[in-house]
Amino acid sequence: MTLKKVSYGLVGCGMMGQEHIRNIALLPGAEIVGVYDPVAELAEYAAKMCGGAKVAASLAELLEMPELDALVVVSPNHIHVPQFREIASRRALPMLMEKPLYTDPDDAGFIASMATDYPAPVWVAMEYRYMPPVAALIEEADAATGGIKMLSIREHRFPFLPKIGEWNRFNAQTGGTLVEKCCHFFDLMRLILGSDPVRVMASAGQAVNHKSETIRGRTPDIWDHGYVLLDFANGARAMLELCMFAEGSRYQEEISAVGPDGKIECFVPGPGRFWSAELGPAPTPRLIVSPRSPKGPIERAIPVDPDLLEAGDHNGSTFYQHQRFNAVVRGEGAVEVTLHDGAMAVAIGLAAQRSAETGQAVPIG
Ligand SMILES: NC(=O)C1=CN([C@@H]2O[C@H](COP(=O)(O)OP(=O)(O)OC[C@H]3O[C@@H](n4cnc5c(N)ncnc54)[C@H](OP(=O)(O)O)[C@@H]3O)[C@@H](O)[C@H]2O)C=CC1
Ligand SMILES: O=C1CO[C@H](CO)[C@@H](O)[C@@H]1O
Repeated sequence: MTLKKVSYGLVGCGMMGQEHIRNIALLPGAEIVGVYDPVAELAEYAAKMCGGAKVAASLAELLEMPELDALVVVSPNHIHVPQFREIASRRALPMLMEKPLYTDPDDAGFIASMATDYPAPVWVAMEYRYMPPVAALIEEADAATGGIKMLSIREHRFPFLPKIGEWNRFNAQTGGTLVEKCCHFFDLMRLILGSDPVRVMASAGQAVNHKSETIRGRTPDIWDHGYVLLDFANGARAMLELCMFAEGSRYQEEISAVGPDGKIECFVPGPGRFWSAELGPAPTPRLIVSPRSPKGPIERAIPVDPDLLEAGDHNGSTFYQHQRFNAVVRGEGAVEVTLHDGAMAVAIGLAAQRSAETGQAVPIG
């Protein structure tokens, strides 16, 4: 029996919106039937990518399309909450909402209210959980470590990319780098440790990137590097190291977890399109398990399906996220990255921003 396709409306047709289009196209039970973006040419282009979706002139017009089963919201960060409010008041469809869920601390209450009052499933798009090497580390971490005591995530990557309107150059629009970029890693820490942080300390700032740019008369204030230390309720300690002027690195993310029995690490390459062809094939993700006794690290390659690599910048994870969200819309699965998860990742990022600004440790909760 052929299942009816889930019909999506796409809000925001920029870089990540197009990654969603390519990944939804790989799912047999899915099609994008309507798109909206304030830049009409971008919306037209995206509609063609979708094989002839309708272009709506506004979010309100998109929400009037009777055939919609679900929404994918991929607008810039500071637009997520206003659009969430409009969607909740007009037509509360199942929704995959891009990270970060909110950027202004004053909106935390609205998001908490939606967790109880929004009548349809909402999945927050923090897909790093589904990168195959990260998923393997999550799966094997307890057995390899005997219970994680120390967790470290390092991201060494390329600077923020240019955007139409350069919305990503200012903290006020992104929530700050430790929210915008690092919500993914705070989400991973909570998931891997099965615990929430109680205290956050950070040192971060803008050292290298975007300093010579002028946008609407202002120099960007977005941070490009930092360290964040976190104490978790279960006694584990975690650390994040972010550097956004390190695109020469072989691997973009390196995660290590250590416990009384041993260590597990994973090494995750950045987007293949940024790997120089002169260097040969892009690196393959790796997982290394290093027991204390008997000693002897065991290393495995964790390759990612080439078609999924082609479809995005995130090691296939956007596809796996859509597979699961599609099942939720069909009533065949549960939301795995909830509004509470999305809100916690932002709250930790905002606390880290505050800690770096004030030089003080910031309690959570
Ligand atoms: N999960 C992940 O790994 C990733 C998530 N993202 C997230 O995706 C979102 C979009 O980022 P990205 O695609 O890189 O940004 P882009 O700037 O490339 O795309 C955003 C698009 O949204 C449009 N837009 C602006 N205002 C609205 C509105 N009111 N309604 C609908 N669309 C609007 C923009 O148009 P205009 O030019 O007019 O502003 C632009 O075309 C962000 O929240 C970002 O954090 C991004 C990359 C990876
Ligand atoms: O969340 C994100 C993850 O990856 C992107 C680049 O590939 C980021 O810049 C983005 O904001």
